[in-house]
Amino acid sequence: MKTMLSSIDLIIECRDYRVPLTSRNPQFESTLAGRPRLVIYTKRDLGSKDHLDDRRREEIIKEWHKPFDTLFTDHKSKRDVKTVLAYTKELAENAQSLLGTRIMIVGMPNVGKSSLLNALRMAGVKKAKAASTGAQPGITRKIASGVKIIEKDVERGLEGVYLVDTPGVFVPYVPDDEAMLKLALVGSVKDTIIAPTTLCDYLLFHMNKQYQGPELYEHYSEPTNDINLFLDRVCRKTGRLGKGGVPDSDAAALWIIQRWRQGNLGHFVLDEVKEGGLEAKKAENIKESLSQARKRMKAEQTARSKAKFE
Ligand SMILES: Nc1nc2c(ncn2[C@@H]2O[C@H](COP(=O)(O)OP(=O)(O)OP(=O)(O)O)[C@@H](O)[C@H]2O)c(=O)[nH]1
Repeated sequence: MKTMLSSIDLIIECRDYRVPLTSRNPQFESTLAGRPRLVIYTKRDLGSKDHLDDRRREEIIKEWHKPFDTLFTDHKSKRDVKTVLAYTKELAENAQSLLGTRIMIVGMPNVGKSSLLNALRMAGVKKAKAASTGAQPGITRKIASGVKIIEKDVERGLEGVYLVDTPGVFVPYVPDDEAMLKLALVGSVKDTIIAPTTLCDYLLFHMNKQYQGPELYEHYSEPTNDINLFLDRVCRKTGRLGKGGVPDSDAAALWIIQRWRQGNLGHFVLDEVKEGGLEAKKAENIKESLSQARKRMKAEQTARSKAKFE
C-alpha cells in the first residue's frame, strides 16, 4: 500500500458504523498521514434507525474527522452510492489529471470495501461486480489494479476515475477483551477465534441495554441476562437440538450472531460516541503503543541476557 501511495489521489478509509472508535487503526494514521482522505462509515443500515439520536451521532463523528470529509453509507442504498460517486467526480474534475484519478480504498477486514467498490462501479459505469465479497473477513487477498468507476469524458477533460481495492488490515493490537469482542461481533475476525456463546453473551448484554431491550429477542426468549437460559430458549424455539434433544448452544449462538449481523435483532452501535471521543481514543492508543514498546524492549533485554549466559 505504502509503495502505491505516490500514485494515489485520494484514500477512502472505510470504517464500520457500529464500531467507530474500536475500528480506529493507528497504523493507518501514520501510513496515510498527509494524504487527502475521505472517511466512509459503512453498514450504516445496521447501526442506525435514522432517528434524531443517530443524526446527532453522525454530526459528532463528522466533527472528529475534520478537516477530512465523512460520509455514511449502506452499499445497497442508491442515494448513498451516488453521493460517494459525486464526491469522487468532483475531485476528478478539480484535479484534471492526464492519467485519470486513482482512489485507494482501505479499512479493516469485512468492513465492506469490495461491496462499496462494486456498488460504485455499477452506479458509475453500469458494469457488474469486479471484486469478490463475502460474510467472513479476508476475502480480498491482494491489492487489485484500478477498477473504473467513472468513464472518461473528453468534453469535460475528465480522464476517468479508478478505484484500487486492498485487503483488510486488522488493528496492530487489540487493547482489551471488550474491544476484541466488538471486532468479532461485527465480523472483523473469523468466527472460529472466539467461542460463539461468549460472543453471543456480549451481544445479549448490548441488546438488553437498548431502548427496545428484550423486545428485540422476544420471539425467542423471555427477558434475561443469563446466556445459558437464553440459548436454551433459542435452541428449543428454532429446533437446534442434538441427539436426545440436547440443546446445541454453539449453533444457536452463531445463528443469533448472524441474525444481528443481518440487521434482524436491532440496529445499534457498540461504541459510545461522544464529543472528543476520537481524541481520547488517540491518546489511549499512544499510551498503549508506549507500553507495547516498553514490553518489547524488556523482552529483548531478557533475551539478550539469556543469550549471554548460554
Ligand atoms: N448490511 C450491510 N452489509 C454490508 C454493507 N457493506 C458490506 N456488507 C456486507 O459485509 C460483508 C463483507 O463485505 P466485503 O465487501 O466483502 O468486505 P471487505 O471489506 O471487502 O472484506 P475483506 O475482503 O475481508 O477485506 C458482505 O457480506 C457484504 O454483503 C452495508 O453497507 N450494509
